Amino acid sequence: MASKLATCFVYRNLNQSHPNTVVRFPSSLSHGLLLPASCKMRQRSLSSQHKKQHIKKASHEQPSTDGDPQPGQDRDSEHREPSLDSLPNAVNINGAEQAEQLSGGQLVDMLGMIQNTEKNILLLNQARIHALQDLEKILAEKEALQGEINVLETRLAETDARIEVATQEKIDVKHLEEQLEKLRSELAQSGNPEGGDTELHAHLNRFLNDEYPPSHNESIHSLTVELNSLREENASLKSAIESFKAQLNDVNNTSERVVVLEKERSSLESALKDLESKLLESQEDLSELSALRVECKDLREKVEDLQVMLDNATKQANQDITVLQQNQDLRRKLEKLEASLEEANNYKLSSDKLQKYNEEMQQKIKSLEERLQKSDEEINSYVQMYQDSAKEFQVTLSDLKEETKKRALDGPVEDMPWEFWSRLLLMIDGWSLEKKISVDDANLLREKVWKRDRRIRDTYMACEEQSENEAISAFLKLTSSATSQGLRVIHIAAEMAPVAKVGGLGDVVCGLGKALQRKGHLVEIILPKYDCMDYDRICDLRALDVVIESYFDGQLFKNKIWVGTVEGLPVYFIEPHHPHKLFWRGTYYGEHDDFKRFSYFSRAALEFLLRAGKKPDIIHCHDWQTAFVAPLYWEMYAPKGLDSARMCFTCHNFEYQGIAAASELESCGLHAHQLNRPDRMQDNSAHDKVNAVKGAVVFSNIVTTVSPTYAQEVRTAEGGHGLHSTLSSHSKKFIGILNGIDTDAWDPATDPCLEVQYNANDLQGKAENKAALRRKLGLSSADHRRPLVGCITRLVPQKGVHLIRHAIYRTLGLGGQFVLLGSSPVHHIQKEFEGIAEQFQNHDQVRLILKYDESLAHAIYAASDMFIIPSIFEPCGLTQMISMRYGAIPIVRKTGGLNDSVFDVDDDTIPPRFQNGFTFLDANEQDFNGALERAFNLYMNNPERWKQLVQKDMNIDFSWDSSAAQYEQLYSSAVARARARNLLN
Ligand SMILES: Nc1ncnc2c1ncn2[C@@H]1O[C@H](COP(=O)(O)OP(=O)(O)O)[C@@H](O)[C@H]1O
Repeated sequence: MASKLATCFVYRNLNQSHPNTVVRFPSSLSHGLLLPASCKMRQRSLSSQHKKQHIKKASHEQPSTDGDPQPGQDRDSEHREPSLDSLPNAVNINGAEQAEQLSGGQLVDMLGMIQNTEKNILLLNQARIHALQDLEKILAEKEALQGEINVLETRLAETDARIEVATQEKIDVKHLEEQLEKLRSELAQSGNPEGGDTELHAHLNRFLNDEYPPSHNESIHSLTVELNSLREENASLKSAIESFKAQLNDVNNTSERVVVLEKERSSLESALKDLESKLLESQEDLSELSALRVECKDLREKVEDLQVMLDNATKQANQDITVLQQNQDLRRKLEKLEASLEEANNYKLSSDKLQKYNEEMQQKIKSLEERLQKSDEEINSYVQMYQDSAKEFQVTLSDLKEETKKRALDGPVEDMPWEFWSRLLLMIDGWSLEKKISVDDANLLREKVWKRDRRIRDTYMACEEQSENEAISAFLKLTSSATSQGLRVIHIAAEMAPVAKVGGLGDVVCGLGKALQRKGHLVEIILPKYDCMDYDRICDLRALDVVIESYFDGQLFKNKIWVGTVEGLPVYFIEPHHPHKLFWRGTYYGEHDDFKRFSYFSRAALEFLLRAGKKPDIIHCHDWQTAFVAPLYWEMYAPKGLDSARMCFTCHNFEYQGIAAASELESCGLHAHQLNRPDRMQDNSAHDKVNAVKGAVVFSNIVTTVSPTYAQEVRTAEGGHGLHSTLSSHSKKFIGILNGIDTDAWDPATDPCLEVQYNANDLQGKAENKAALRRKLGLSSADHRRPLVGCITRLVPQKGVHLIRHAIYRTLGLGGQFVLLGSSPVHHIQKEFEGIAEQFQNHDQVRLILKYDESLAHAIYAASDMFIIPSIFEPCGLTQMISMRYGAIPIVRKTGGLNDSVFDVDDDTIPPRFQNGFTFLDANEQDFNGALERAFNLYMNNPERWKQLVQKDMNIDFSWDSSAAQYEQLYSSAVARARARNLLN
């Protein structure tokens, strides 16, 4: 279109033939003709002059002989007749005459020019024709457009007219409505419309017929109908909205009620959990105390007898005191009577009656005096007796105390319970932190405690009755010399069984700590003070009169330090005074700010060690939550003087690594720009993130994981969760040590959670526990030989949840019973298992209990014949060891620690004495079925061999002793290396 218009513009100018207009031709026609018209004309006149001169000149000069062709010259043109118009003026004036004067060559030139000019004129004519044709086309298009515009204008006029009519109609309707209203009111005034006001009716009819022609009436009617329907629709919409609103309100109310009920339910559950754990604890205490009870029985009986006597005497004394008071009242009355008698005598009453009365009164007074005397004597004898028995009680009590003290002092110092030493240690730490003794004295005293020095024990016994100041000075006398071969080990962890346990980590911290303590090392634990801990399992919990300030997010926060003993180990609990209530969340993990919570705790723990002046040989931290301790120690606290320690880091599961944006590291004071490097803490996959576990691997002197096979697996790309390269480059300090179990806590011969205690030589108790669990869970007891398959686990993908689910159905298919105890932090897995639990809630052979329940776990281990652990990967696993100790044969996938502790009964390559369970290789249903079916076969068809297997498993030593010895070895050589280096320096 634009090119068309441009062409059109050019041609129009061409038609006007303005002398200065640029004449632009279509490219095909423009050869050599793009000249302004004036130029052309000038050129033309110039060329005529030139030609004139040329002609004049030619008359004097010789004609050219070379005859080179001029541009545009054509041989044919020689024969063409030049048109008269196209000839130059000079040539036209007197052609015949001048032609005679022109030479032949000049004529040919002239003719060529004329021909060229003719050609140009032809081309110009052609262009003009084209231009005219285009103009025609444009005009036709213009006409068509005009036609369209006309049509549109007509339509517009019609629409305007219609709008006018409609407006007029609207005005008419309004006018009519007014008239109608007027008529109606007239009609109403006339009183009886049917009564025959004929004139008015006629008027009305006329009006209606004249003013409301039928078409109008119809349109008004249809409008009214439409309006009504719209109104109805509107009303119904309104009512629908109202009802929706009401429903919405109901829904809101219901969800509020659901939230309230949910809260009630969770508070009831936690109360129930508390009660259960208290019950459990009291049961355990009962068994622990039973030995002490026997010893104290005699003492208690004596004390009780004395107490009874004392009670009786007190009761009697109380009664006597009442009688004494009564007697005093009587005496007062008597005195009054005597006074009145005297008065009467004064008045010299002489009547007989009065005399008689007097005599009677005298007698009464006498008998009262006698009674009074008697009761006084009785009371005195009781008081005497009471005083005697109280004296006797005091004597016996002090005798007993003396005897106990003497027995304790005489007994071997090793017999003192761990509880005693830990309490002593915490007392010394308290004095040191409260600045009552110097840090050096505290260290010396601590060493004595840790060596279980007899003198410190005796001093403590001797000072029991004394004031704190006297005790402190007695203790300070002991600080003469002290050396020790044992190590000072401090564990910093997020869990410790049984007070704060989520999984195996808690068991390890407690079990390893106790085993190292037994080996003569000074072991201390630092934990966060969670609100949801089992406080009943902490002995002598108290807050120290000291506040430790630690840095976080650019400021200092106060921390309260609590001390107490757990399973005989001294534990420090750090309670941060932080506005985000870091450990006051009703849960251990899974909070959105876990990275912050635990990096805070790691820093506060080191701050506490520094302020307390501790000089540990080993600081042992566990998992990502306390992995920050290693870089913090070497980057910050060793330079501050807390430099006696070697750092040990144990990773219990490489799946959890504590990964966060590098900037988050700054909160605890570590410098992101220094540590977000490939050889420091930078995550191996995301380079803008830091990895706490990687940091601990890099910054620790010893790095361990919880089984040798897992240590191999995590060094491969498949098993390393991204850290395989880091572990490989630090392989010299990396080792796998198989965990042990706490054989005191997990002992079927003493377990207070069991219905009946039993051991490998008496398996009747195991059968009774099976029957008891069936009763408790409402499972069928019809066939006591039906095998019971147990499973206790966190329900997370790592544990092979698809195989656990499959195992339920396969066990049923094989004729067994299945019990699962577990819960899941993964919402969809929890939901899925809740569905299965519901499906089997009244089933005779299957029960799923989806919660954490320590005592039920004990009961299930004892009741189970088989125990499944189909893990995809398993760093160590404790449940296979616990189940074996309770005589439940493990069926496990060969991975990690399971591969290091369970050996297949049908594997000929394994010496028979080590064969203890059933294993399978691949995490699929077929392989699992194979192992489960082999176990069922043996159980059903060879009960004697099964029994031998149960007895063998129960006798395997899974205690911490050998594992703790390996840790001891690692610690000692790290410390020795450090000392040697210090000597060299
Ligand atoms: N629902 C539960 N109730 C009670 N104890 C449980 C429950 N789930 C797991 N446990 C206990 O937690 C510990 C699991 O340790 P482990 O086998 O190392 O697995 P992980 O540490 O990966 O959870 C065992 O002591 C086991 O008895």
